[in-house]
Amino acid sequence: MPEVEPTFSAPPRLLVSVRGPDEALTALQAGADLIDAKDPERGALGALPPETVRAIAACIGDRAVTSAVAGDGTGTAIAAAVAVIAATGVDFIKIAVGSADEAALAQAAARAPGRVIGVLFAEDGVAPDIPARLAAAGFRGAMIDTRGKAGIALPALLAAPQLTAFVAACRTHGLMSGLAGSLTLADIPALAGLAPDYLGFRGGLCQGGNRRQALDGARVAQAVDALRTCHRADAA
Ligand SMILES: O=C[C@H](O)COP(=O)(O)O
Repeated sequence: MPEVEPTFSAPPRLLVSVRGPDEALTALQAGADLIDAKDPERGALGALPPETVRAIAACIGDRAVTSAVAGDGTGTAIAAAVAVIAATGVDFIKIAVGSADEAALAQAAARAPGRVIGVLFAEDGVAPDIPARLAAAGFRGAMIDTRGKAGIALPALLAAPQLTAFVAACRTHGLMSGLAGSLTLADIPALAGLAPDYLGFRGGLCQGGNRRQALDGARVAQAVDALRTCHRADAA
């Protein structure tokens, strides 16, 4: 597994969600730090078939960090969904934690120790204690995303102080943190300043800004450059 430990002086890393090996290679070649397997045809947190996730993990190897979505937390138990995706060999497994209780969280984390990322939807609000609860259950990280994908981006749903508090709480409890949700290149300067470990994108880096269209390698490269530019400016 490539270097993934959060180094809080580093700029946020770029997570790009892809739907297959071709897009995974496009994101890798454009400089993405984390390749995230997700099915944009199945809502905000749709899981790809395990064999597709396995193919993405195989084509990336250790050239980048990999993750895959296990599901939106509804229907089957989250632990079972985590186990299926954990077996594909990706580095991290993302699962919506919704209203899961401590027992369900611990069972999910135990299916892939040190590899499970809890996803929260901005529309539901972010309880101040959720990072502590996820850390206590054995999660590796936490990410805020948006359930709706009709163009209302994360900053329109949660104010900077709320996002800052979430990132700080993740850091306090040793969790990697991520912010995502219909983000565009224009969101990078403000969100990078909140110092999450990852900023997650799909739609804003696809052709026409449509997450169900193909990933655009040039836009991915622009996001990589924007993140690095923010870091250089902060360091100056
Ligand atoms: O995890 C990443 C986000 O879900 C990316 O999707 P989006 O930019 O289309 O909202």
